[in-house]
Amino acid sequence: MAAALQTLGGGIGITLHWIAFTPTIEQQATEEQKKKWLKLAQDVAIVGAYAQTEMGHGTFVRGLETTATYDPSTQEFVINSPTLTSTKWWPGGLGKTANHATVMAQLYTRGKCYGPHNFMVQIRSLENHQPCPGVTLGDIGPKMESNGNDNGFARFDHVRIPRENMLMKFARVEADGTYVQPPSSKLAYSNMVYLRGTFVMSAAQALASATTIAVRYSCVRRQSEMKPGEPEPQILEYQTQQYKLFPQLAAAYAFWFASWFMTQQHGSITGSMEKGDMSGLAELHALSAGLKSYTTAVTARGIDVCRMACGGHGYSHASGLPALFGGAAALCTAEGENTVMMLQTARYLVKCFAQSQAGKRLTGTVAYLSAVQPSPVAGNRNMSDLGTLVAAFQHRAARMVRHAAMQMQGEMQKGKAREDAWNSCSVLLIKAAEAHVHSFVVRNFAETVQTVEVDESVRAVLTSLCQLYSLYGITEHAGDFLKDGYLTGRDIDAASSHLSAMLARVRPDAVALVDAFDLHDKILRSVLGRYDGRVYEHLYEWAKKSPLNKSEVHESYYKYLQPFLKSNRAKL
Ligand SMILES: CCCCCCCCCCCCCCCCCCCCCCCCCCCC(=O)SCCNC(=O)CCNC(=O)[C@H](O)C(C)(C)COP(=O)(O)OP(=O)(O)OC[C@H]1O[C@@H](n2cnc3c(N)ncnc32)[C@H](O)[C@@H]1OP(=O)(O)O
Ligand SMILES: Cc1cc2nc3c(=O)[nH]c(=O)nc-3n(C[C@H](O)[C@H](O)[C@H](O)COP(=O)(O)OP(=O)(O)OC[C@H]3O[C@@H](n4cnc5c(N)ncnc54)[C@H](O)[C@@H]3O)c2cc1C
Repeated sequence: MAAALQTLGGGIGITLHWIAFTPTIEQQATEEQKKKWLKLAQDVAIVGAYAQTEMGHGTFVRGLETTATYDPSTQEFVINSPTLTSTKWWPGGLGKTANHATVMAQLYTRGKCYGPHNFMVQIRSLENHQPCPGVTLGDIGPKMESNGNDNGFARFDHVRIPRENMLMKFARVEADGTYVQPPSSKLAYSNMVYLRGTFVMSAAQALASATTIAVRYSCVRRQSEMKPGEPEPQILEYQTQQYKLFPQLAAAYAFWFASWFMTQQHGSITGSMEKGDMSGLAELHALSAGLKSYTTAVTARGIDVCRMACGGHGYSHASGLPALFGGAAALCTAEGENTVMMLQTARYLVKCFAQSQAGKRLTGTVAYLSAVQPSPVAGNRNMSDLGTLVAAFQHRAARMVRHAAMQMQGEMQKGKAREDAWNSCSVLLIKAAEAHVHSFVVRNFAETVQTVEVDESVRAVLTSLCQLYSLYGITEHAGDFLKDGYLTGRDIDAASSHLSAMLARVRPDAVALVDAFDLHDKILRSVLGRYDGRVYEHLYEWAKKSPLNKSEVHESYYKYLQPFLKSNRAKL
């Protein structure tokens, strides 16, 4: 992802060529079609955009309005934007960079609509980069961040493409217009599942970047007096600074390990799907949607905590933190808006809960739902034991899933339609799904630190980091654990004191833990996070390069300030 994020320079960007357009060809094209387009894309002999979202629809893919109508007389699809809201809107690179796009459109053949499918459309000339006939293109204008990328718009006025430009790995349209069903209608969405999985890695990278900047700066920055008359301490000596930064540092590692699991799961399940076994698709969708939502939301919040922990210089673009925050904020919306994605995970959990109620033994990431005892067994727990902490998170998640599902069943028993019952319980469902993903991240973190092949001294540090992450989650969500008495007030107090001990335990290794991310200054792009720690000299050099400092007296003085001052003085 980091390599893909490189743009070719202001105003044009090929991020989405790498992370969405090319993978769509890999995942949705037939072998014949791959021969035609994949190498061109991999060699950047063509540049592509992934054009799915429209001005009027991003989340609700089945509501997309762009049409692809098959004309058997010419064996072509006619791509059309029938309304203003059907204008493709947001795709990265669509405005000025891409000369091709995979366009998601409602497929019509023989007068019937078969839902959204992907089509390869050339949008600009390979000779002079002018838009192709019938295609209107442009940039959507400045955004919160990532303005190096030309997120664009596209309209299609009855643009004709050959039948062979429909990506036909799963569904097909024969020459006579016959539609051939795919093994699952959701296979057209499989590239979104893949991309959501990569967002977990991007979240880990973004949080790793932010914690590297903030931890290093917190060792350079000295401020205030811990004891009267003593030298100003490094701000990382303050427990409050450790409480801000170390849980984010732990989350970066937790999400990094979760992305390993996601990548492995995606590979194995898509491998089985290639052999026709679709059984893993539902869990893969639920896990990728939930992890994408959870990790990007925690990351965006965590980067802002890091920014605030760096004081005024954190607010400067010199820190690199505002840009990171803007990028991470994008990850919360793009590739499936976070709320909608977490609801997808909730939908899967409710389904699994019903199956376990009917006696089915659950497996995979939801196995704990059938294993966890509904009645809590209170008692003094060893809150520094990873097994105890994992069990607590699984109990919390199982209780919340059960509560949300039973609440929904209750609404339906009162006569509400399923959809209305769903909507009136959706806040509970979201919280239950978040608890589920949180418990997965904790369990996966604990299993990884116990099994990863590292030196025992490194394992000890990673174990402390995992304890810190888990104890922070329990103290931040104490109510969820206290609700049914599974944890007692005494347990929560023990968790808080262990957390304080873990902050002190991690402190000596904090710089080593961020250096381990091995983020070059060129990638970090932060004066505060420089490997050499020479912050102040480079902050001054950075400021001097500000465009405003090109002249001693800025032209705005002569245009606005001078006349304004003069007229005010004249009134004295
Ligand atoms: C830690 C170490 C670090 C080391 C460091 C190394 C280097 C560091 C480098 C540092 C660099 C720093 C990094 C910075 C990062 C920040 C930078 C970011 C920059 C910004 C870039 C942004 C990129 C943008 C890319 C985004 C591209 C896009 O957005 S493309 C468009 C995406 N759009 C969507 O996702 C649409 C979402 N909507 C949908 O998917 C669907 O509409 C829906 C799922 C919501 C609903 O679908 P539908 O209505 O059809 O289904 P529904 O009725 O809900 O359910 C029916 C059943 O179908 C099942 N289902 C649904 N979807 C799927 C699916 N995909 N797969 C399988 N099944 C599915 C569903 O479960 C239902 O099943 P049942 O319950 O069984 O019925
Ligand atoms: C930086 C960036 C890059 C992007 N790149 C691309 C790209 O390359 N290609 C592409 O096709 N798209 C791209 N997108 C578009 C992106 O995929 C959509 O913005 C995203 O899917 C959200 O859809 P939306 O904008 O329609 O939001 P909406 O769905 O309209 O969200 C608005 C609100 O409605 C709520 N909501 C919607 N549906 C429900 C529901 N069922 N239940 C509860 N609440 C609901 C949401 O939670 C949210 O709070 C990009 C977006 C960004 C920000």
